[in-house]
Amino acid sequence: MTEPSIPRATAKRLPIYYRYLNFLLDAGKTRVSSTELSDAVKFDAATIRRDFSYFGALGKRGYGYDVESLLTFFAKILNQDTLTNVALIGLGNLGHALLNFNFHKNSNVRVSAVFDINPELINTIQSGVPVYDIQDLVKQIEDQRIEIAILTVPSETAQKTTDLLVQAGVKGILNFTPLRVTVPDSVRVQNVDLTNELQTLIYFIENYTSEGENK
Ligand SMILES: NC(=O)c1ccc[n+]([C@@H]2O[C@H](COP(=O)([O-])OP(=O)(O)OC[C@H]3O[C@@H](n4cnc5c(N)ncnc54)[C@H](O)[C@@H]3O)[C@@H](O)[C@H]2O)c1
Repeated sequence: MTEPSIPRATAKRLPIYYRYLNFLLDAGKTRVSSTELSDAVKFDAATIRRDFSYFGALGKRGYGYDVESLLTFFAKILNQDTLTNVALIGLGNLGHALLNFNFHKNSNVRVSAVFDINPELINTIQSGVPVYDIQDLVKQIEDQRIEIAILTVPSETAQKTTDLLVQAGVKGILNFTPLRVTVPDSVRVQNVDLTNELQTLIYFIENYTSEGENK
């Protein structure tokens, strides 16, 4: 978990920094400047320096940032040392694509349980992960101590499924359905909408030539 005092926008950039720093480490680089980082991750250098300043003075003038200590530091904040098991609810087109996507490459996340209503899928192993009957969701999630779920069911069943997840005690839901589900304050929902993302991209391309610069 990140410290509550870190701005949300900064917290969202952390995994991007983390991925790139891992790449640098693999490439044998020991230090990096905010300008180099800026070129790679496409946030301006001032934003990067400000983000890093939330965690104390990590960089040295004329030297930049030490890649390994940054990584150790971010790994701790991002909880990269512990493996997070995630449940996937709804193994249709999108569910299959996400399951086949290799989360654990350079990451601490893996889908460890899948739930569906389709009798042809229930009690099978898909991409190495067991598929359970949705009716067993509460028990399985409690037994396996899963705290995060990815929701890829049809929107008509999204709220009903969310209620089950809340009952099972999950703390976070990555919601791919178009429905804005209702949850208690103790549960965090992150909505993912590829159409929105694409429209935002188109908007920026049409309205800005480069970052911060109007046409
Ligand atoms: N966010 C995005 O960008 C994005 C992109 C594509 C699809 N979607 C949304 O993702 C969801 C899934 O899309 P899809 O194309 O994979 O649909 P799909 O019909 O291929 O798959 C849905 C799966 O959910 C299962 N299911 C149905 N009711 C269930 C229940 N009560 N409990 C558990 N499983 C249940 C079905 O058996 C099926 O396997 C939809 O809500 C869709 O609108 C979002």
